[in-house]
Formats: sequence, C-alpha cells, structure tokens
Amino acid sequence: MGGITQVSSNRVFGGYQKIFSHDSKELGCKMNFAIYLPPASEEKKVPVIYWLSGLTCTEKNFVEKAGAQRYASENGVAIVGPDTSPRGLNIPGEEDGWDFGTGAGFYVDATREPWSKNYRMFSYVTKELPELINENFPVLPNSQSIMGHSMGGHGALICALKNPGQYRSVSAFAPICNPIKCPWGKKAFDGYMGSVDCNKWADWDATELVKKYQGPPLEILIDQGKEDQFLKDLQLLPENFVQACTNSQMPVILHMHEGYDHSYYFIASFIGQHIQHHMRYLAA
Ligand SMILES: N[C@@H](CCC(=O)N[C@@H](CSC=O)C(=O)NCC(=O)O)C(=O)O
Repeated sequence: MGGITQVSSNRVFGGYQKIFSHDSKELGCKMNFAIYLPPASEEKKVPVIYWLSGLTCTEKNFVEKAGAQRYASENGVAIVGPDTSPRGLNIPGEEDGWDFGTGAGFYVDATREPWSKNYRMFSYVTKELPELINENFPVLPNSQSIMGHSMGGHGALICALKNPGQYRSVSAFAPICNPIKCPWGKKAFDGYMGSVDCNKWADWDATELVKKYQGPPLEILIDQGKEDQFLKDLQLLPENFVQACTNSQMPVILHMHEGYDHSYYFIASFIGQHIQHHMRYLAA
C-alpha cells in the first residue's frame, strides 16, 4: 500500500474497522485516518462516505461511539474519517484552547501566519485524502458523499458547497451553520485568516456559500437536538442556514429532536438514517 501504515484492524459486522497513518504533504505532519471496509468491498469496489468529526475529536471518536459500522456493513458502503487537525507541530498557541489549534482545524485552509503552512484541512479532506483512499482501497472514486458533526458538520457543508459535483450528497448532525456569526467561528476564522479582510470569511461559511451555490442539486439533511447546549449558546444557528436555503431554493431537511443533546448518543440514534439518505444517491 502506497505511503500508508496500518495502525489497527478490527473485524466488525463482517467487515473491518481499520486505522492508518501517513505523512501528509498538505499538512506537513503525520496524520491518522479511520476507514470502515464493509464485507461487500472484498468482492467489488464500493461507494464511500467521508465523516468529519467535531472539536476535540481524533479519528477515533466516531469509530468508537457512533455505531455506524452495522449500517455501513448492511448498505455496502465504506466510511472514511480523518483526524480534525494537524498535530504535534509545536506552533505557539496550538494547545492553548480546545476550540482552536489542535483538534480544531475547522476544515479551512488558513491564510494567516503561523497557521497557513500546515492548517490546510480543507485541501487535505477534499483532495489529498480522497486521492490516497482511491489509490489504496476498493472504493468507487465517483461515488462519494460527505457528512459530519458540529465543526465537522460545518466542514461537510462547505466541502460540498465549495466543490459542486464532488459529493453526491451531504448531511450533518448539529452543524455550525453560520460560523462568521458565532463565537467559535469568529475565533477560528480570526486566528486562521485574520480580521483585516473579514469579507473573505464568507468563502468558508455554509450560510453564505449556499446563497451562491450553482452546482448539481443537493438535498441537504440536518439533524439537530433541541437540548443541545451549543444550540442554546448560539454556536450552531441552523435557522440562519435554513432561511438562506429557502431563499436560494436549495432543498434542505432539518429534523429538530426533542430531548437530544450534542453528544455521540444523539449521533448514534440517527446515523443509520443518514447512511440511508446517502445511499439513495450513492446507489443511483
Ligand atoms: N470542551 C468540551 C466539549 C467538546 C465537545 O463537546 N466536542 C464535541 C464536538 S463540539 C463541536 O465541534 C465532540 O464531538 N466531542 C467528542 C465526543 O466524543 O463527545 C470537552 O472537551 O469535552
């Protein structure tokens, strides 16, 4: 296998949950990613869904907590989940908070020193990683979708909206929908891009991007818990995104769930439905 090293492999639901590491050119450091290979992949190439995790996560949170393997096995789809930032670069400030730097790459390409050389998670997730996956695993390169949670939900939305046609479908759990208007997003975008030209932030904001999207139709699925503390803290702002979608005639389905919070218990409760949503487009 070209340039990747297996870290672990566990048989689950007839397939394999594996973790690999590799030297990322885009990020300039060693990166881990997880891949679930369903039993069907032993006989033929299968579609692939990319999963992007939220703040503080590594590639392991989703693998260990979401319970996605059962549904991926049943539907014959691979799931790939990268880490959430470069690590161990010793950039001053990278470990100062849980919402910026390590574990908080925000899936953007930074333009501000000292982050711009390595914090290039958008290019990593949309270019380098898919190339690596297509080269090394039995996946169909033209049959990929993307989903994510919170910061990773924002990542999934911008990856799809900024790359029309690359993903057949997109979905998100409790995504940060309008980062230029919430405290997490303002801190991250200021740190990674600076405040000299705040207009540039809009290029990385799903609510702004949807207003000018011109690609193939996307039916965006979002699930959101009503007891999510970060929703109450105005970090997520799904209503802004839905309003922008409505104004732009972008189909969006927002499910608001009584009693659910922001945790992986919430994700585990609806991950099967998200995988089914993607299969409608991946199997077509
Ligand atoms: N500071 C807390 C909260 C961090 C947290 O809740 N992270 C979420 C994502 S939030 C938005 O991107 C998460 O997915 N955590 C991992 C998990 O396994 O639950 C803390 O450090 O715990």
